[in-house]
Amino acid sequence: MKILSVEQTRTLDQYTIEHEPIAPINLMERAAQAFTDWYTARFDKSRPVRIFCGLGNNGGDGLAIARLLTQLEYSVQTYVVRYAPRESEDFMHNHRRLKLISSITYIENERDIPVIRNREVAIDAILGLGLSRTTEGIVQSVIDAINHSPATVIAVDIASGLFADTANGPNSTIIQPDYTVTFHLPKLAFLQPTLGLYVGEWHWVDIGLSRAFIERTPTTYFYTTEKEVRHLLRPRNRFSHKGSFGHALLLVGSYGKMGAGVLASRACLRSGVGLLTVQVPRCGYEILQTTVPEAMCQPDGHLHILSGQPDLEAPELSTYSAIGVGPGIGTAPETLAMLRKLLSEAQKPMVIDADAINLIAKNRDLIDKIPKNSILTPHPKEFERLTRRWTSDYDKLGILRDFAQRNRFVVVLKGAHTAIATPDGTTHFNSTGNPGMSTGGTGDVLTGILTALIAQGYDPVEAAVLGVFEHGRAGDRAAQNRGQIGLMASDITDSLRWD
Ligand SMILES: NC(=O)C1=CN([C@@H]2O[C@H](COP(=O)(O)OP(=O)(O)OC[C@H]3O[C@@H](n4cnc5c(N)ncnc54)[C@H](OP(=O)(O)O)[C@@H]3O)[C@@H](O)[C@H]2O)[C@@H](O)CC1
Ligand SMILES: Nc1ncnc2c1ncn2[C@@H]1O[C@H](COP(=O)(O)OP(=O)(O)O)[C@@H](O)[C@H]1O
Ligand SMILES: [K+]
Repeated sequence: MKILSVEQTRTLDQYTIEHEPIAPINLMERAAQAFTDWYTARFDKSRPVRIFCGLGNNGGDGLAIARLLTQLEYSVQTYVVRYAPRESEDFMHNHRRLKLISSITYIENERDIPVIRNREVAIDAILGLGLSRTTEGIVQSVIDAINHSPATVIAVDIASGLFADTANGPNSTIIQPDYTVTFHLPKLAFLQPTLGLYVGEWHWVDIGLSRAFIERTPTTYFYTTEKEVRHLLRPRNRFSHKGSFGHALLLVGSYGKMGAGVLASRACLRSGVGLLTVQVPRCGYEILQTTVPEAMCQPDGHLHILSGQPDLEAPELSTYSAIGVGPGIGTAPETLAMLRKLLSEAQKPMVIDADAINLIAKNRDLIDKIPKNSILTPHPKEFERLTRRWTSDYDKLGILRDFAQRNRFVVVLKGAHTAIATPDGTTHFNSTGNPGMSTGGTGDVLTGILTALIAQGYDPVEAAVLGVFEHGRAGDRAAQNRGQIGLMASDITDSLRWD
């Protein structure tokens, strides 16, 4: 699914109005109806509703929602925050219609702000996509009052005061909703870690905006949906054999961190690889052979770390259709030497994670040795070591895009809504996963998954989008079984289902 800019969203509304065609007031009615349907499916009439409206079209939505809920016999009190002398045309239309069936309270100064109580619902329709400057004055006071109230808060389209795709200034006053119900496609702000407080749980409701326009509008930001991912997955041929699905090599583990290697190996096998060889320090040989009997094991000559001096005669690197390196390997000088040699000799895109990334961050000449189109899977701290500290989520997205494009890597920046930046300058945000996955080893599982997909011949960008999505989906299944708190990394592997 595409993520459009505010400007493009405005043009999308306009295009829909002209080409469907539909009168603007009817499009607003559709938006209000979609919100109302969402609301009535979740909240019953026992909870009093206070709707706070601004003077633009977001306020117009709020007035229409007030009318629809009143007609459904919800207990509704409507407020208009009078921060300016002018109102939008569609606001005025809905104002007239609401006036016929209900009273409206005007908020011009702080004395007019009502006390919002527990069990009430506050609907925020003060400002939407038309936000053009930081909130101040009475708007700020109303937002503060809503934020300090014990009510459940629901933002219409976007939280008032939150810019949809640019950074807010420091100390901005922004609604902190429990839910955001949005009409357009997801907004970039909804996917950024530091803005979660201003989004809450977000839901997209379809108001029939022009699909033709969306299809031909260029963007560099995408939100991965299940439908798109289903197209990527390749079905298995009935006459296939283990040679059809590649031979992966994982270089993982060190003394005290063999678990990372086991997690990556098991996830690799659960993700369809034909054959798997795992290179581990000698101390990991029995551990791996016992816990992952499906894998072949290639012990390193060193007892505790990977040194690149194999204990047994090792096959040529070209034997392997994919190589994954990093989980649990540590940063010893011998391991650095091993990584340097590996990167110099590897000819195909690799999967590079964890301590392999940390070693590269400290030895920057290695960046040029990484095969083009390799997948790097840093978490934010690793990515910062690799690049620089950022000033906002949007600054971080810029650094991510430039780093991936300049070096021709696929960079998987992990977290909630993992961002995958590609060599062609696009960024894909993931839609699956949950906070139960914030636990040691879940990243190692991802490395195993991605290595398996590359081994099976998936293009690295497809592998990253598909693998990250399925990793998150397995995490969601695991959370259903165990609850988020009880989830641990191996549950994700056990919950993988590739159909
Ligand atoms: N278009 C459509 O067909 C559809 C639109 N829909 C709905 O419309 C919403 C967008 O509506 P909108 O463009 O009227 O913008 P909105 O945010 O309501 O207010 C703009 C006004 O606020 C003012 N203002 C700005 N910043 C301010 C501040 N900090 N403090 C105080 N004032 C501030 C700004 O002033 P100006 O910048 O012009 O000086 C202007 O007067 C969208 O989010 C969705 O909910 C849906 O119905 C679907 C169909
Ligand atoms: N709140 C969250 N929502 C969704 N996914 C999450 C969340 N927290 C963590 N994850 C996922 O869990 C994984 C954590 O990886 P990482 O930080 O490398 O862990 P480790 O190094 O312990 O293996 C990533 O894939 C990340 O996207
Ligand atoms: K709003």
